[in-house]
Amino acid sequence: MENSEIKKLIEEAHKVKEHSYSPYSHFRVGAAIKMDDDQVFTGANIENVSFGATNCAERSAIFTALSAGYKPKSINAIAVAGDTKDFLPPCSICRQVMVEFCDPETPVYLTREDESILTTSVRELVPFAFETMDM
Ligand SMILES: O=c1ccn([C@H]2C[C@H](O)[C@@H](CO)O2)c(=O)[nH]1
Ligand SMILES: [Zn+2]
Repeated sequence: MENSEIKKLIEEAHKVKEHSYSPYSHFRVGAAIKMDDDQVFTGANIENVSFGATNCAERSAIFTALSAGYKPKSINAIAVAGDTKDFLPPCSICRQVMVEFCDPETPVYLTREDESILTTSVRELVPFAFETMDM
């Protein structure tokens, strides 16, 4: 993806971060995903007093796109934004959800406070993934 496009996607991730519901951790995260028709979906982390019911930003964005009717494997890129000094990596639950709905080569853009970008991929985040074809 072009640099300006990546920056725009990251901007969207920062914007939706403002909608984070995180009264327990006070850790706000936003994610933005770009679909194969250039549509962008966003999601924030939504916590719960029953901590296990919390939904991360990445899953919020992916589930929003799927709920809007997008098919698996129609995600072209994922950007994650927080307020961290170092790059904010997706948790393992979100990584497994990415495996289900993204091609392994899908770029995942991680960001940090100084606005630098680390480009990784679903494959790199989940090597030797458990996939539907393994069942
Ligand atoms: O990549 C990440 C890491 C954490 N969180 C959320 C989950 C929880 O609400 C809070 C603290 O873990 O941050 C995300 O949304 N995405
Ligand atoms: Zn997660």
